[in-house]
Amino acid sequence: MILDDLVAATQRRLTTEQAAVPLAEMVKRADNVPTKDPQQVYDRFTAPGIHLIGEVKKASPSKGLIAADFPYLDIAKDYDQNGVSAISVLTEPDYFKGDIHYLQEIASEVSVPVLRKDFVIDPYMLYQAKAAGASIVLLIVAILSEQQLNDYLKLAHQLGLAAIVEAHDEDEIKTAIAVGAKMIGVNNRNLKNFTVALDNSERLRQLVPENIAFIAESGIHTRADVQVLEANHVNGILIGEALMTAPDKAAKIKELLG
Ligand SMILES: O=C(O)c1ccccc1NCC(=O)[C@H](O)[C@H](O)COP(=O)(O)O
Repeated sequence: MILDDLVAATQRRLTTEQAAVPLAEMVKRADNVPTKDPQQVYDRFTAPGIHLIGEVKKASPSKGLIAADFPYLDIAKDYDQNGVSAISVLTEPDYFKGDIHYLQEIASEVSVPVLRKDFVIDPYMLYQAKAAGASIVLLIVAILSEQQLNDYLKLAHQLGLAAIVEAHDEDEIKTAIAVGAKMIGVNNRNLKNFTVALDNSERLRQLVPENIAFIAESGIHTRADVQVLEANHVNGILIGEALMTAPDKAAKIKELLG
């Protein structure tokens, strides 16, 4: 499955990165960045209404190259000035053509919280996220043990980072709730065949208590898609491709939010 390849590539990347900047140095860099309050992010997403996370995404395993022209900072500023509640930045280089430096630049220039969208498999990546200025990280249930999820969620909170705990099915939702997730993302993309089905979010919404922010991820393209999710009391929507391919991003955000 693609997740196995992504984890293997992340492991190789980590080995190189830790050789260049050892953990102790990365911890120091993270310590030098002011610690935020993750509760502010959670409150932002449980506030009434539906909240859009705009994603800065150059490429993906399912679509290949999405944006040949990729002025990532301008794209993020455009999102920031036009009503998104957070910005997701892909930092995975091998399959998404992302870069942690994109996140660093974006976080220093926008007013909304920035999500490090990557395949976190080691605490080092949480220190890296904080050092780069992220406010949110993604923890994927499918690639972590329950113990790791517990530990990484605690560490994220200690570092002032909110976490979206990502689940794909009922069992993963139960695990996310058991480890104390305050924000759960449901990915509508089937990672075996890349098909997307919004009804994954509709179905799994019922299993998540209202005090936990529920984020629907992937395959959201139109106002009609968003209306279905609103009707199901979804708190947040994570949108990449539909925004990245929209020639007028401000108009697309307006259209999606209605
Ligand atoms: O986007 C992919 O092809 C993909 C493949 C394997 C693992 C994760 C993948 N995407 C990460 C995401 O969660 C999406 O970038 C995000 O939900 C936005 O999705 P979309 O609006 O469909 O671009």
